[in-house]
Amino acid sequence: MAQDQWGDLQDGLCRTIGTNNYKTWIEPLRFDGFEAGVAKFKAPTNFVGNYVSQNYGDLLLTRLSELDKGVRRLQFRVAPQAAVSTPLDAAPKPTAAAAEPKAEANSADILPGAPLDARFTFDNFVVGKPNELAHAAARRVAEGGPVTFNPLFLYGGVGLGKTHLMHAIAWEMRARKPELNVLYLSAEQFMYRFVQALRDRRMMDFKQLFRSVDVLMVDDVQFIAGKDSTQEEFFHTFNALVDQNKQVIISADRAPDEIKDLENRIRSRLQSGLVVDLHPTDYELRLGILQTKVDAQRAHFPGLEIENGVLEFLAHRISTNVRVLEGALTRLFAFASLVGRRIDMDLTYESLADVLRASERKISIDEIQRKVAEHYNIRLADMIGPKRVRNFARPRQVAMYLCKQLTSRSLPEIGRRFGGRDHTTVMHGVRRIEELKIQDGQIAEDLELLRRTLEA
Ligand SMILES: Nc1ncnc2c1ncn2[C@@H]1O[C@H](COP(=O)(O)OP(=O)(O)OP(=O)(O)O)[C@@H](O)[C@H]1O
Repeated sequence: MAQDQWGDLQDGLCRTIGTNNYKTWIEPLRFDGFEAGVAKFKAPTNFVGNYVSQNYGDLLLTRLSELDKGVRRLQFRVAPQAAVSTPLDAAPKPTAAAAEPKAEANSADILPGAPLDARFTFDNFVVGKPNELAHAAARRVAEGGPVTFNPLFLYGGVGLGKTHLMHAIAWEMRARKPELNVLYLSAEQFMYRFVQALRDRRMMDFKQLFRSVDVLMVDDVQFIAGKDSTQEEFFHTFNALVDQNKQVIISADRAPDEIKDLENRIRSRLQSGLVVDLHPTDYELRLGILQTKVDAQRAHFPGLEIENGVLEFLAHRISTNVRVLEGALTRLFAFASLVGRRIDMDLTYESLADVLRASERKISIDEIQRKVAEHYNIRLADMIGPKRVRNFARPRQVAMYLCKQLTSRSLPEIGRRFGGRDHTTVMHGVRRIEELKIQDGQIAEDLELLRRTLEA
């Protein structure tokens, strides 16, 4: 019976999404009937299940609710024989999650949400001082227990691991309690679904769907700031779930009170649970992350050697975000395997020149002048001023030399910043220090110390 109805429904779907999409995604599914509000399907691969869930989930739910009013969610189980034809060549490139699904994904009920990245688990998350609190809170929530922190609000700068932690929570919850409906999506997807529901006059379905989840996870919530009706709907969804003691987990790139154009009542609701932040990484954490990622790279490039000091160098130099750090490592391995060399400092400089340049800290002329004046214990005004006595002239030349070495400023520009001196004076000063560096151990030492303090 259900099969016949599904057959009728398929024609409509085909008209709505077009024959190509239909043949690629819907036709390979086998409908397995309804059970306690769940419409069950067999999909030839996990990827097809995920893709349909993500892209056609709402549409399917809407249509299926015409057959069974009580249907609240979809479930896709993998049954390879379900494949009538699986023209995956025509499919978009699968995400890592879809390509290497965790075992749990096969049996988990899938609400239309974003797919989870299989690499973003707690096991792969390196814990250090800057993220230990956020990690501990995430773990506690993922363990399930009584809902204590609601919502859990995680925030941190770009590429510091918010999404990784969110996915890790979702994986862990799905593994511990497969019967839970854990819905993970970005705030942008929330808005998209909301707008689509408005357009299709399906707001009741939308509300019902979001209120039926056990755990709602919304990534990058700052996205809805300034989008009034989406905020409003988010607020109601949020309240309905928290009131039912359902766990809500939110992430953002900044703290609730720093998100502009967010309604005050939402802001205060977001602050009402536990707010934890991921601090910028420190050297030790970066090194730990690199060591873990090296192990993963070795699996792809067996036999590649990495010389001592390379990881330390990268952890020192690339302090912006972990994604950049990871990208650098991937590039290094790929490059080494292509040219058949071991990974040493030469190869690192060659293959990562652009990344290293971009991550160079911009040192300013002002900073150099201040540090040098401090070092030689003279007043800044004297170093820049006209006096030519040795006590001032030498530090001045040292500062000029460092400006030439550590900034990209031209000689005339440096001259201007040293009390309007001519570029030839700067050139002379720089040359003098180059000579002294070889002859005078004290100057060499001063230069090294200053360079290190300035680059720290
Ligand atoms: N502590 C960590 N251990 C292991 N990997 C990490 C850690 N922190 C970040 N990463 C990795 O860095 C990359 C970026 O992390 P993620 O996407 O979670 O950042 P984000 O904070 O969500 O950034 P965005 O603000 O751009 O969304 C991911 O590949 C993630 O696995």
